[in-house]
Formats: sequence, structure tokens, C-alpha cells
Amino acid sequence: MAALKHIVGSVAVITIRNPPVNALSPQVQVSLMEVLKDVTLDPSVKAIVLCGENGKFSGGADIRTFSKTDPKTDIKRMSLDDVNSVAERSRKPVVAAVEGVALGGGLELALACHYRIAHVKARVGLTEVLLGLLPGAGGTQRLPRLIGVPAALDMITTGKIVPAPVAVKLGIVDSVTEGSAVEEAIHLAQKVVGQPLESRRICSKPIQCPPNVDSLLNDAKVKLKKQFRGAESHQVCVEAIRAAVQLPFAEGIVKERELFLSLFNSDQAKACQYAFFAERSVAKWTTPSGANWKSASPQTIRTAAVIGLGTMGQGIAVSLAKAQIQVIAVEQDEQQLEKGSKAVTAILERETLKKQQFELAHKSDSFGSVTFTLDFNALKNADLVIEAVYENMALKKEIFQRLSSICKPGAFLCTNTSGLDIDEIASVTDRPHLVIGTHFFSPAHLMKLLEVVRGYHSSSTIISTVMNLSKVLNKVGVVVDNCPLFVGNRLLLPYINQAVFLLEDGRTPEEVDQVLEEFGYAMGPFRMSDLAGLDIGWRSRMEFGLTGPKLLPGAPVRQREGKRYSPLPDILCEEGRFGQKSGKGWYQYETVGGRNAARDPWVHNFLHEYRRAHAIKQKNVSQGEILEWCLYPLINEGFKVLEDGIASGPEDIDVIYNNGYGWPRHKGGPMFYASMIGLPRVLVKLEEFYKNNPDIPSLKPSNLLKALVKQGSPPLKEWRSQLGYPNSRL
Ligand SMILES: CC/C=C\C/C=C/C(=O)SCCNC(=O)CCNC(=O)[C@H](O)C(C)(C)COP(=O)(O)OP(=O)(O)OC[C@H]1O[C@@H](n2cnc3c(N)ncnc32)[C@H](O)[C@@H]1OP(=O)(O)O
Repeated sequence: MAALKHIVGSVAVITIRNPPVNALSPQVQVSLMEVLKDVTLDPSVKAIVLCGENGKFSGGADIRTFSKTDPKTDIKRMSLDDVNSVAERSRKPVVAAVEGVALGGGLELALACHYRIAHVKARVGLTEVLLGLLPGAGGTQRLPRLIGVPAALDMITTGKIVPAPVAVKLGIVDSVTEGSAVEEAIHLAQKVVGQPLESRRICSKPIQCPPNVDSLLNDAKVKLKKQFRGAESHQVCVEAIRAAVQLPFAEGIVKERELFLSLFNSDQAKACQYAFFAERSVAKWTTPSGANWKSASPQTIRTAAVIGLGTMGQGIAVSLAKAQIQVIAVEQDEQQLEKGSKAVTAILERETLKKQQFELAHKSDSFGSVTFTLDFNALKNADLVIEAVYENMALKKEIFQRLSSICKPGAFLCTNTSGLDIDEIASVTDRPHLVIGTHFFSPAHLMKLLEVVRGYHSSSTIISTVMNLSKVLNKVGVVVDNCPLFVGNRLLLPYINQAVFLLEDGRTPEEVDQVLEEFGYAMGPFRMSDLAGLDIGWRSRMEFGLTGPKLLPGAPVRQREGKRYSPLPDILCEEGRFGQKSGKGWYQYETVGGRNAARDPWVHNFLHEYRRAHAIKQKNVSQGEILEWCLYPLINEGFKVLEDGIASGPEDIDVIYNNGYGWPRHKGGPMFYASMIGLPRVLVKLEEFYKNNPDIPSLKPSNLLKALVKQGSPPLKEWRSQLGYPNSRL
């Protein structure tokens, strides 16, 4: 039985049971319906309390069953909406006791109850939009009636989860308790027996509309279109709320169902749900040697140190402090320390304000303290140290040597690098098994991704400790192997190169960016490069002798070791065009540090002259080809990363791209996208591109891609078995 009943006096307590999150699977819904009908007919029962087992109300409809559901038959035959209707129409008061979470369909069920009591630590939200859906069990019709259109619009279209104290202020729940929500709900249920229920039924409430409701909804669509480029569910959610505004409740429910079904089997919904499970699967890491998340023993980090208070170090320090970890922040000189401490303090103040506004000044746990110092000896008691100085191997090695002698035995040593060799850094320490790479993304206090780069000697304890820490920091950790550029940047390199080649061949930064932005990227490659700073890649290319003083004399301008090379980004940097930070790059900006990219005639003229000087013929490339030209080499590199065993599965690559590189979540990630468009298509196009451009090695199709196509393109979840890794983690 998925819904259990026990009687307390004259109150029937119905408990949803479906571990681990009491998801409302079709069986749970059927069972809930039966028990609800049973207790409504039982004359000895005067009131009903609904709760979830093990302190969790419900994590919503069971997402795992969606792919097995036929929307035309299964959903129409029996839906959560029917259960909600029975609860709402009941003549006996129904009280929801919300503990843990009430998300998606879980909150929709609670909204159909006549009263809602929440535990103070509970969290509620209509999160369906993030799964490519809309709240399809009455949520889009009930929430606006309960809390008003603007607040409901915000919650439904963003999937925001709010803590109980906020939920009570918004009017979503009636009260919060620090004790047992179930006890409190039973008490309330007994008290309200016999009282009129009509005013408690949300379906009967008139909808309170602001006078400008139409423009409110239209403006929301425009804003969401910009924020979630190409994503359908956010737009459709607004239409469902419009139905709540325009139609009586029963008709609104019919419209909501129609809109829900339009999304249910869409590719975007599949992609978002894949992304959800991929994030869970990467937490269950394994290494080729057999170490894994289950057998490892993570250590709790109470005190962490950050070395270097540049932009990355500042964000990392803030991230740690926000997770209530005590932070020791170290810099090398007084001036840097003062600059860094001011920046960290300012960000923490902003974050405190945001937290207070979000939680509506409810008392909440404070941030961890940050101590700023020039004294390396202050690190001797840190449980974990994150070095975040700039990308220079010699400097990093010097620091790790010092850390070896200062830090307590057993302290974990992490290096924040976007591509340097972890093993080389670990080799200078007395504890290579306790050294690991932690590749944070800027701004580190906001970006979700943490690439956890295991070195050859990294122990399972350090991997699991850092993976645990990523969860504590509210980030998604992905374990990858040590190789130049790791996973994310390794895929990024061919993508950026291809984009630059397009400029040589006649396209403009605006044209290329537009195609990638229409695809769903928050920013095209040129706007993104301007934001990240063009000088970073330039310095690294100088280091590798691709440009600058180390470049071998006589090297052809547009070739390096027989491979196509474009000097365009180098020339921009030589001109002092580093992107936003210098007020000009591929675009021009209103000021130094400005963010509004505008077409720059200088760039257009420069490109024109460059093509003329090198007698490059302009190629006609369609928008579709721009997309394939940029994305397929990125995907191809993903297959090569899998072949090399650098990432253990396609899900790892997709999670990295969704959370760190602005890949549109509703397209699942590059590997999922490849599986959706079809591997044969990707292979054929790569073969064609490579044939016409044999001097671009990243276009040469990977062996894994070819092997998969040869096998008839198996579904993505079977790719892992091709890789020789021990077990599929999905
Ligand atoms: C019939 C349709 C009618 C109406 C429309 C309603 C639609 C919906 O309700 S869609 C679902 C909406 N719900 C959500 O979006 C919530 C998703 N879950 C979460 O956000 C989190 O899992 C959590 C906050 C509930 C718990 O977080 P945490 O404690 O960190 O645990 P995990 O995230 O690792 O999850 C544990 C475990 O549970 C699985 N799981 C979570 N939610 C669901 C779900 N709704 N359906 C199925 N399975 C779920 C999750 O995958 C983990 O399992 P594995 O480790 O095996 O993957």
C-alpha cells in the first residue's frame, strides 16, 4: 500500500509512502484515491490529515514513470488532479502536514487540502517548469487564487523553492511549527471539525487580478524568453496562468491539462528530465580502479583556507562562508589583502541582504566567519586548503611545497586550476594522495559547477570529501580525470576555434553569436569570450609558443605544425582589446568593464582588411551550418574525452556543460543533444567538414562515435558500456 491510514481519535491520518522522496507514482495516486474515498465514507472519521513518511511530504509526481506514461491514455485515465478534486470536495476538513519538501505535484496536493501546516524547515515550490513541464495538477489554477497573480507567476515560471517561513508570509501555508507538523495538523483538524469549508476551498476563491494583468503576463513572457532562450515550458506556464485569470476554475483546469499534455512528451521535457537524473548520477562517482561514492569515507570540513584573493579566490571564500564554514583567507601582500578583503566583505554583505530579503528576515543561520591574513602559518589548523592563485605552475608548486610543511597531517590540499597538471602539483607535497584539483567557475559564489579533478594518487577519501563539500556549497560536483584543460575547457577549445574560423571565412561576431544564442546559449562564443577576458587564452597560447616571443621564427601566420590556426584573437589582444575589462574586444562596450556589447566598426573593418591581406575568399554559410560547424566538433571532443576515460560517462559531460558553460538545459547537454539529433547525422557532417578541412584535426570523427554509429546508434544510457568502465551508474 502506498498510502497508509491510521486513526487518531476521529482523525484519519493518511501517510504517503514511497521512499526516498514519497514521489506520487501512479500506484501512489491510486492508493491515495482509495484511502481518501474510504475515509470520506467512514462515519467515524470526522477529519483527515495528509502527510508523508520519514519527514517528507512529497517530492512530486514520480519523474521516473514519465517516460513510461502514454499521455493520451494513462494520464486521462487517472490523474493526480482527480485525487486533488476528491480531497478538495471532501465534506470533512483535510489538513496537509508539510514536512521536508512539498514540491511539484506534492505542493499541488497540499493546495487541494483545506488547511496547510508546515514544519519551519520545510520547503515548498512548483518546480515542474525546470523539468520542461507545468504544474499540471491544478497548481497553475490554485496558486494564483491563493497568493495572487504576481507572486504565483514568479514561483511557477521560475520553479523557485521557498522555505516555510516565506511560504507562510506569501499565504501558501497557514502556519509553521517548530514541533511536529503532523501533531499540529491533527490538533487543527480536530478543532475545525464541523466548521464551514467553502471558504477554505481554493477552487472557490475569486482570483485577485492586478489592473494591468495582461501586460504583466506579456512582460513576463518577454523577460522569460530572454532569460531562458528557446525554452517552451516557461512560456506555456504563463499561458496556464492566463487561463486562471480569464476562465472559471473548472475551465481553467481543462486548459491547464491541454497545455500540460502539449509539453509532456516534448524533446525539451525529455532533455530537462534527463538533466535532472544526470545530476543525481554524477554524485555516484566511480573510478576505473573501483573506488566509489559508496565505499569512500568523506570528512567533514569545518575550517577551510583560501590562498589568493583574486576574483576566483574571493568567490570561493564567499561560497565557503555561505555554507557556514570558517574561512582563513591568505594573500601575499598588504595591498592585495586589503583589496581582497574589501571585495569579499562587500559580496558577503550583498549575499546577506539577498538572504534576508528572500527569507523575509526570518532568523536564519549566519555565514561562517572569514579571517584575512598574510601569515601562512594560520593555515596549520585548516581541514582543507584551496589554492586559487593565477595559472602559473612554478608558483603553484612553490605554494604546495610550503603547504606540505605547514598544514596538519591529513589536511586536504586543493588547487583551483582550469587545466594545469594536478600530478605535477601533487608531486612536490608530502601527501599526493590528499591533493586534488577543484576547478571552480566564475563567479565562484554563484556558478553551480565544480569540476573535481582527481590526480593519479588522489585517494577515495579526498574525492568523496570534495564531492560532499560541493553539495554543502550548493554546487554540482563532477569527478573527472587529470588531462590538459580537463573536460569543460577541452570541449570549449574546438568550439571557440571553429567560431573564429568563421570570422576568417566571412562571418561577423554578431552573426555567429546570434545563431548560438538562438540555439539557447545565454551568450554566443564572442560575447562570452569578451566577458571571460581574451587575454587569458592569449597568455596560455604564448606559454605554449603558439604566439608571442616563443613562436618559432618563420611559422606561417595561419598555421601551426601543419594545422589551421587563426591569429585573430592574438591580434585583438596585441591591440589591447581584452574584452569587457578593457571596454573593447570582439565588441565595443560603453565603458571599461561595461556589459552592453555593441557592434564595433573597428572589428568589421579589421576583419575585412585581414581577409583581403590573406586573400581569403568569403564562404556562404547558412545559419544551420554555423550551428553544426561550431557544435559538432565540441560534441566530437566529448566522444574523445569518453574514449580517453577522462569523464566516465556522457552524463558527466552534460552536467558540466549545463552547469558551467551556459548550455541550454532544455537541450540536455551536448552528448544528449547528439543523441537526439542522431549520431549518424553528427558523423556524416563531421566527415564532410573534415574532408574539406583536413588541417582541422578536431573535425576528425572520434572512434567512439564511429563505433556507436556502426552499432546502430544505441541510446545514450548504453554508451557507457562501450567504454570499458565497470558499471553503468544510471
Ligand atoms: C501526473 C502529473 C501531474 C501533475 C504534474 C506534476 C508534476 C510533478 O510533480 S514533476 C516533479 C516535481 N518535483 C520536483 O521537481 C522535485 C525533484 N526532486 C528534487 O528536487 C530533490 O530530489 C529533492 C529536493 C526532493 C530531494 O533532494 P535530495 O535530498 O538532495 O535528494 P536527491 O535529489 O539526491 O534525490 C533522492 C532520490 O530521489 C529521486 N527523486 C527525487 N525526486 C523525485 C521525483 N519527483 N520522482 C522520482 N524520483 C525522484 C532522485 O532521483 C534520487 O534518486 P537516485 O539517487 O536514485 O537518482
